[in-house]
Amino acid sequence: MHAHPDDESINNGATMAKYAAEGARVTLVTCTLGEEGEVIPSALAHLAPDRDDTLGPHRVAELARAMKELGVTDHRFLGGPGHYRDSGMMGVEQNERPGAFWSADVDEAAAHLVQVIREVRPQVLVTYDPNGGYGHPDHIQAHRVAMRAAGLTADPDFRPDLGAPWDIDKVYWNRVPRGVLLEGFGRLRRDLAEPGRLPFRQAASVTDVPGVVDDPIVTTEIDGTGFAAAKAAAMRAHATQIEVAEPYFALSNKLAQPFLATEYYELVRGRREGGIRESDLFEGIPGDSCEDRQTFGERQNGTAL
Ligand SMILES: CC(=O)N[C@H]1[C@@H](O[C@@H]2[C@H](O)[C@H](O)[C@@H](O)[C@H](O)[C@H]2O)O[C@H](CO)[C@@H](O)[C@@H]1O
Ligand SMILES: [Zn+2]
Repeated sequence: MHAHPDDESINNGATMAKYAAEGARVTLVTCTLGEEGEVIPSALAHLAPDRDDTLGPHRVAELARAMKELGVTDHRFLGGPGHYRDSGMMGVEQNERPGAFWSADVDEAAAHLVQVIREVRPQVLVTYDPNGGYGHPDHIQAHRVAMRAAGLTADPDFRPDLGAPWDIDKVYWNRVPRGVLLEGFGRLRRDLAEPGRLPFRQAASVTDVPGVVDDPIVTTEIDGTGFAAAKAAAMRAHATQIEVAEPYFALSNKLAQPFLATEYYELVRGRREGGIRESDLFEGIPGDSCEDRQTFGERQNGTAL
């Protein structure tokens, strides 16, 4: 469950591509069209919300291209395309705009998600932590809706019209271990010191990266090395939002940060074997076999995202 077109590729692009390639069913749900985003390419500046206000439909097309790069074929918008609008960054007046996702009724939004969950019947759900990774209102709301739906979907008395109850085996939050980031930012600062080596001039800070936690909190590490190229291509497909110069990328604020092909998670519901980090989101699921693997994610994320 992701908030905007681009979050899925940034947070879970390699994980999605890996599981899609392995034959797992990957379903991605996005909560908004990203209508309030900034626009990097000057030739597309007219799309902006305070100009033509056509950035939303443009980002729908960016998302479709990104999903092709990841091999994900099932992606949807919560309640249908444009049902919830991008709320803008925390504190802006768009937060209160009618139709903004931030002011949506959580139970109503969760019912839309329950309908998809009961259709897809996923073993795994991935969403954000309670702070939405970095405090963006749509990300916080996506967490709330996903966690609410993860509870409601299994309740036989909840909206039987939305399908038979379905209990999700494992729920994860997107995370990044602080140690990995400190290493990556160290390399980045060295590379930024070399004139002309990167198209970026400044580094973001560790706290700008969504979901940063102390290393022991991370329960699961998905090695997406073999899917780094797919992830980079998917991020490049979101050209209004992201500029990629591997092994780094920057958002419209032009602050560079490490590009991670290994992606990290915190298991918040479900069983984990022992104390070592999992290397598979489906680890420990009874009767799990590749062909019946289904993972579910908010706009985000397909395979399990
Ligand atoms: C990654 C993510 O969640 N992007 C959001 C975010 O975009 C940021 C926002 O425009 C901010 O003002 C910029 O400085 C930053 O570079 C952007 O990444 O918020 C947007 C508005 O809600 C959203 O459309 C975008 O997907
Ligand atoms: Zn976002």
